[in-house]
Amino acid sequence: MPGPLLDTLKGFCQPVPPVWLMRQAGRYLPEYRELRAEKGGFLELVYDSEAAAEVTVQPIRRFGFDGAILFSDILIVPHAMGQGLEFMAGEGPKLSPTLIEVELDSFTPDHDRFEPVYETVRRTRGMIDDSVTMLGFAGSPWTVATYMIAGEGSKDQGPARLLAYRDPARLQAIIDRIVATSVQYLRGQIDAGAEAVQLFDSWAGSLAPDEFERWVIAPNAAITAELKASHPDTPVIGFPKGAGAKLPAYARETGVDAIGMDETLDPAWVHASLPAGMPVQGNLDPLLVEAGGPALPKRVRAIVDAFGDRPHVFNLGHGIGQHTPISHVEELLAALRG
Ligand SMILES: Cc1c2[nH]c(c1CCC(=O)O)Cc1[nH]c(c(CCC(=O)O)c1C)Cc1[nH]c(c(CCC(=O)O)c1C)Cc1[nH]c(c(CCC(=O)O)c1C)C2
Repeated sequence: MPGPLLDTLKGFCQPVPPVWLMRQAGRYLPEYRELRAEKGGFLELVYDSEAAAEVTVQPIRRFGFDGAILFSDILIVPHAMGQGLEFMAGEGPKLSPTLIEVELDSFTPDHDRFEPVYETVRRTRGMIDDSVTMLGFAGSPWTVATYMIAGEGSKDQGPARLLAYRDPARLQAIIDRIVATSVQYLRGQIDAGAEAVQLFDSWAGSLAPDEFERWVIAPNAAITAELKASHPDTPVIGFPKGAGAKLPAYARETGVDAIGMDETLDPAWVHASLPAGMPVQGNLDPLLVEAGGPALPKRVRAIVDAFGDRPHVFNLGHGIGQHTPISHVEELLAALRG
C-alpha cells in the first residue's frame, strides 16, 4: 500500500497534504546530537548503517512525518569518485585535493563506499510503516561540482562559475562523470527500497540563464532520463533552489515528476506557471519555523490554500535550521493537520 506522500508524487491529491521536512534528521534533534557525539562525527554516522538508519527514523518517531529521507549527504558521491572528504566540527565539509589543483582522472573511484548507504535504506525500510515513504536523494551535478571544484562551500560558487566560462569542456567532463556516478548511486538506493528520489540543486540560483540551461537543466534531465529507463515507476523530485523565473523551464524540460520550491517563490505564481497537475513540494521559510509565533500557522494555511487541487507535499523552502525549537515543528504540524 503506497502511502499518501508517494501517492501525491504520483499525481493524486490528498485531503491533507503529506509532509516531510528537508534536513528533518539533524542537529535540531537532541536524540541526533547524542548519537552523533557517541559515533564521533558526521561521516562516521553516515557509513554506520545501523546508526544512520536510526537517525533516519528519529524524526518519524517524534513527528510522524509521511516521508523518511535517507540519512547521508550529497558529498558521498565525490567521496566515491575518489576525492578526500572530511567534516570538521563547527566548519563545513572539506574536499581535497580540489579540481582546481588536480584533474579528475587523478582520482581513483571507490564505488564500494555506496554499499553502507544502500544498507541504511534496507534497514530503514524494515523499521518504518508501509505508509511512510522512503526517500532517497543525490545532489544535482552542478551543486556537487561546485564543492568538488572549490573544495568547500563557496559564497557565490565563484570557482565553478569561472571554470564554466574559462573551460566549459572541462566542466562538462566533470558534470558527465557526476551524472554517471549519481545514476548508479540512485539506482542502488531504489533497488534497496527507496520509493522516490530527490535531486538537490542547492546552488542552481547562482547561474545566468544560458548557464542554467547547460549546467542545471541538461544534467538533471540526463539523470532523470536514465532513471526513467531503468525505474519508470519511481518518482523524481527536482529541487532547483533559487531558480526563480527559470522554474517553469526546469519543470518542462528536465522530465522530473515533482518540483521542490524554495521560500522566495510566490505559491500563486508557481501554481499559475507550472504544468497543470504537476506535484509541488516545499515553500515554507525555515526561518519562520525557527522564529515561530502567529505568522507560522497563517503561512502554513496560506501555502496549502494557494495550491488548490494541485498535488502538494508540504515541506520547507530549504533545510530546517539547527536552532529550530521542537515545539515550533509541532505547531507547524498542528496547523497543517488540524
Ligand atoms: C545533518 C547533516 C547532513 N549533512 C551535513 C549535516 C550536518 C552535520 C553535523 O554537523 O551533524 C553536513 C553538510 N553537508 C553539506 C553542508 C553545507 C556546506 C556548505 O555549503 O556550507 C553541510 C554543513 C552539503 C549538503 N548536503 C545536502 C545538501 C543539499 C541540501 C541543502 O542545500 O541543504 C548540501 C548543499 C543534503 C543533505 N545533507 C544531509 C541530508 C540528510 C537527510 C535530511 O534531510 O535529514 C541531506 C538531504 C545531512
